[in-house]
Amino acid sequence: MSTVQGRLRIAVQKSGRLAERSLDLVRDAGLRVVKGNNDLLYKVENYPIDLLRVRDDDIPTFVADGVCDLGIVGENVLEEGKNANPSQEGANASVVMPLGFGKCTLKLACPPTLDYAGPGSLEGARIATSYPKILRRYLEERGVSADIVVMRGAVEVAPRLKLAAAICDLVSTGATLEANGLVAQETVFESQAVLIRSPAAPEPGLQHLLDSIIERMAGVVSSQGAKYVMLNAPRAALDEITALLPGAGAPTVMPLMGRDDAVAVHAVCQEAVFWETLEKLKAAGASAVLVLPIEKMM
Ligand SMILES: Nc1ncnc2c1ncn2[C@@H]1O[C@H](COP(=O)(O)OP(=O)(O)OP(=O)(O)O)[C@@H](O)[C@H]1O
Ligand SMILES: O=P(O)(O)OC[C@H]1O[C@H](OP(=O)(O)OP(=O)(O)O)[C@H](O)[C@@H]1O
Ligand SMILES: [Mg+2]
Repeated sequence: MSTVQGRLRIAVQKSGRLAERSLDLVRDAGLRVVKGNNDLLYKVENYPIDLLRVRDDDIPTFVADGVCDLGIVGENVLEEGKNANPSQEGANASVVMPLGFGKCTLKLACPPTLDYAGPGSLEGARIATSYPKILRRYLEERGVSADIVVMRGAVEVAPRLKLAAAICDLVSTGATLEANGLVAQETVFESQAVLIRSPAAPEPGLQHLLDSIIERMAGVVSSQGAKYVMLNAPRAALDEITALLPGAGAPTVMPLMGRDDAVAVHAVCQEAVFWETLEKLKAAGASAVLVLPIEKMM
């Protein structure tokens, strides 16, 4: 049984990089979250759902074991926690979909003084990381044997303290590497937050709710960055203008009252609409261009 007392459970990071965006996603999917006295468990008032707020490292296990039906976690943490042999050690949680936030890259980095010419340069070296499994696999695949030192945090200081010759840690802007005088050398793993689900079935009667929450979250994710674009276009430039609309399917084209030479074009653009695109649309003859946010999409 995956839940007690007929409720679904969703595991989210309690505090940290993913906490706020995870809660936003849950709310955008229509769940009204109530922060009660219990810091570990937030209740959803309009559905039989609880949010379990935990350390991100624990999320894959909670979901794999059926303690939670769904979870939101970084792919890096999921990958690091995976059972190498799930048939013997219990099934892993499975990825439902990427969520488009928490994007970062696990990178190998070293001080510029290390004469780096590919992963082979790390043969026999000490490498500090919080992701020993992912790193070991990466090195093994390249036939490199190195000494992996596991650090929970502040991995970037290891070379300065002479604890390690290189590090393997998460990078997004690169500011932390730069501040520590390190140079990124290799991409080991690309990550973002993902929705994961349990291999165990939910409590009887809750499958439909589970499916509906997943579908709503998919709607929220796919509408992120999507825009509704309305503009007027000269008929002669219609093909050129519709080709400029990013990620738009077949747009709606409507007549304009009293104008035979121009039409109104409405389109859902699945990709971000940048100022550069608007400038190109204008240059192609578009006028009265409006870009509107899309709240929900299914
Ligand atoms: N610089 C970053 N930019 C974007 N996403 C990041 C960055 N650093 C980490 N992440 C993503 O956010 C997740 C959570 O990062 P955070 O630093 O909050 O983890 P933590 O310190 O292990 O938290 P916890 O207390 O829950 O164990 C990471 O596993 C990764 O997927
Ligand atoms: O490339 P940057 O934008 O500088 O980001 C990279 C840093 O972000 C993460 O740590 P975080 O700030 O989440 O703190 P933590 O080490 O305490 O988890 C990661 O471990 C790096 O240290
Ligand atoms: Mg953690």
